[in-house]
Amino acid sequence: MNTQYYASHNGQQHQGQSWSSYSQQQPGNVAAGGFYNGGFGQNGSPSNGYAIQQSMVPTGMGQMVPSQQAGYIPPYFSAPQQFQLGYSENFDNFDENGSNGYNYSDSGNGYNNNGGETNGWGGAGAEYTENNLFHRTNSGINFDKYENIPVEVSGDSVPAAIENFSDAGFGPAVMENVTRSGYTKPTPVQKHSIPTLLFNRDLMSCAQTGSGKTAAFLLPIIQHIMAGGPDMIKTVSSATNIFGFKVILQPTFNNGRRTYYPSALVLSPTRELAIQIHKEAAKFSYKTNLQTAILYGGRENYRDQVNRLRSGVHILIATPGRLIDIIEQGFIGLSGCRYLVLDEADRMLDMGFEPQIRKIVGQGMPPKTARTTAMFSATFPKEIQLLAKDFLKENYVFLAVGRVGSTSENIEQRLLWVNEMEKRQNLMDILMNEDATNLVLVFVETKRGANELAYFLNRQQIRSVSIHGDLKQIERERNLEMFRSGQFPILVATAVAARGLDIPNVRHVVNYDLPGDSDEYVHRIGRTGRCGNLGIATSFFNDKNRGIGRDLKTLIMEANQEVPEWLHQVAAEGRIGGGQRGGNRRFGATDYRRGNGGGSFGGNFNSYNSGAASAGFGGGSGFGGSFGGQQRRPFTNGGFGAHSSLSSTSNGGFGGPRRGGFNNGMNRQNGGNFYSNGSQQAPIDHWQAPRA
Ligand SMILES: Nc1ncnc2c1ncn2[C@@H]1O[C@H](COP(=O)(O)OP(=O)(O)OP(=O)(O)O)[C@@H](O)[C@H]1O
Repeated sequence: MNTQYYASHNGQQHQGQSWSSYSQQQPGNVAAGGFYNGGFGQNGSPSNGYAIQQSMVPTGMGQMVPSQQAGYIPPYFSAPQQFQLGYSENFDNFDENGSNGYNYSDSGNGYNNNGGETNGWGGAGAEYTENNLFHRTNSGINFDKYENIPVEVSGDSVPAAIENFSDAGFGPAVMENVTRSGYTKPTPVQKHSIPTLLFNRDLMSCAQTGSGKTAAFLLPIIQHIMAGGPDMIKTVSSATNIFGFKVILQPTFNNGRRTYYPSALVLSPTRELAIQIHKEAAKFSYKTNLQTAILYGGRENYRDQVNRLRSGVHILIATPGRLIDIIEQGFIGLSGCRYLVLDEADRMLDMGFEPQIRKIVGQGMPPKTARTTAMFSATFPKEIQLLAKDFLKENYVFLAVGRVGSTSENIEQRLLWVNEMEKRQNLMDILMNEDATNLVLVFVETKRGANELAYFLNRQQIRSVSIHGDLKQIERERNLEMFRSGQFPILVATAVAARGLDIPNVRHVVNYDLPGDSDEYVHRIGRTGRCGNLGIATSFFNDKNRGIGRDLKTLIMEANQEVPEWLHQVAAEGRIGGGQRGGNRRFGATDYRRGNGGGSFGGNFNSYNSGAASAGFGGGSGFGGSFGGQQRRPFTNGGFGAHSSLSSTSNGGFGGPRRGGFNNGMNRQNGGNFYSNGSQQAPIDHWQAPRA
């Protein structure tokens, strides 16, 4: 068998190189585990070997850490280790049922996206180069409009927001990496989250998709670890963390196994998102001695990931199942973990993951009083917020940029009534009209559906790949990378790709099958219209989707977009709070501490839409609707209890003083939501009015 190396090549330029020629590379030149993008031209042969060449030279190895840590070199960084993992696996029957597009490369040019950059899969062992870490900034024309989104912050003594990255007090290395990333100005979620975490306050942070949440937690954590210097590695006998809790960070030997103690743990619900966060962590810690590692599921990469730990780990990014496994194997200990981040936190705490999160937190991690815990998502239903407080210190800061669970106005939402039998044709019509350079992400409900649709598209000469949970991990990563590179511009995905993925050229998301849940919808369409760029989301709606109709109408109106006539009808027929999970508790899910309403939708969207008012978003209780009819801009007056009390004539409604939540808020039924008086509600510590 002709062994071929999928690996990132150490910074050399190999534009357009074919797979077979790349296979001539000597292993010694190859750096760890990424995916060299000159390949795949030889596609499709089941006998293609797969081998990962490991070279354990951690990023920044041997470089001094910047000023705060002058003179400090963590002991386990002292010498680069070189070894070869020797892992190899056959791609037998790679294309399980002919639908993944892997065999489809009609050009023979192979998988080669952009002239020599190593876009690697980024999984464990990936060796990033400056080129592939720091792309041009991809912020779009609406980036500055983020400033206009209203911000709600609540909690005691909330640290003041920063205006510029330079206000954060980052050390020079972190600051340089911010600059290298092309970030000139923090987004609102960054302005508030960064100082909050720098002050070691626990945080529940909610901001729209694509608005920069990843940097909002990574930058302060990296800064903390950099600034912590030698204290960050003292052993349990001598070190206490800032909360007075004993910590351990140096590797120890247990039963012949070396156990590593990360300072920070970031948990992600999906493997691909973990890979992405890991790459971001490598980016922001570039040219420092800070070590990042990743643990995520998939049989193929187990050894690779464990071996990678040998270079030490300050920040560990992981999916829960694999992390538990590795903890049980004794390779990771959490007693030194002072920073815990749940990205996509509402997903991490829903029924699927919650037991695993509890297990992880219970595995020797410092108690919540002795660590900083942060949760980030674009959606945060009230019951999940209630659950979340088990993991957060009582005085955590709650941040909402825009209404929790709202969609970005950068996404043009289109809803088409399409019967099941007509979906393929409608999709074809959309794709035919799409610019060839645009990437299109198509969501379907089932794994089989993903395979079948990708197969169908390929038969129609539309190059597409799929991603779903039945693929091998290596196939998932490869397909995603082929999509990202533009080689296969259509990705047919199940929910596995719904959250977090940041792929710059995705201009169109198609909900071929709508989800049953509006939060899922918000995340899915959020794969486009990111970072101030514009995007389109088209959803096929038919009788099967009636349950989500009302929620969709709300979301579309809230984004100031046109609602199809038939949707008004569907929404009027639909029960309040449609959707599979029942109870429309996500609308109005602001900081639940500020209200205890019933959570159903109580808003008067007619007036909201009419521009008579905007206000709105009642406490823990549901979308409060429009009151007092002032301006069109949400929150400007009525939002979150400010002004406009009692002026609502109908549904929902609240109001109350600008500070203090909804104490005096009007309560009306219709949506079934009552705002209790605010006696036990936390005050709003500072309210930031939107800028004109
Ligand atoms: N301050 C900034 N300036 C320019 N670009 C930024 C800035 N902050 C983040 N970005 C870019 O914006 C994009 C989206 O960021 P990110 O993936 O962190 O969004 P998110 O809020 O986590 O989205 P999601 O809710 O989908 O997970 C990324 O490409 C990131 O590099």
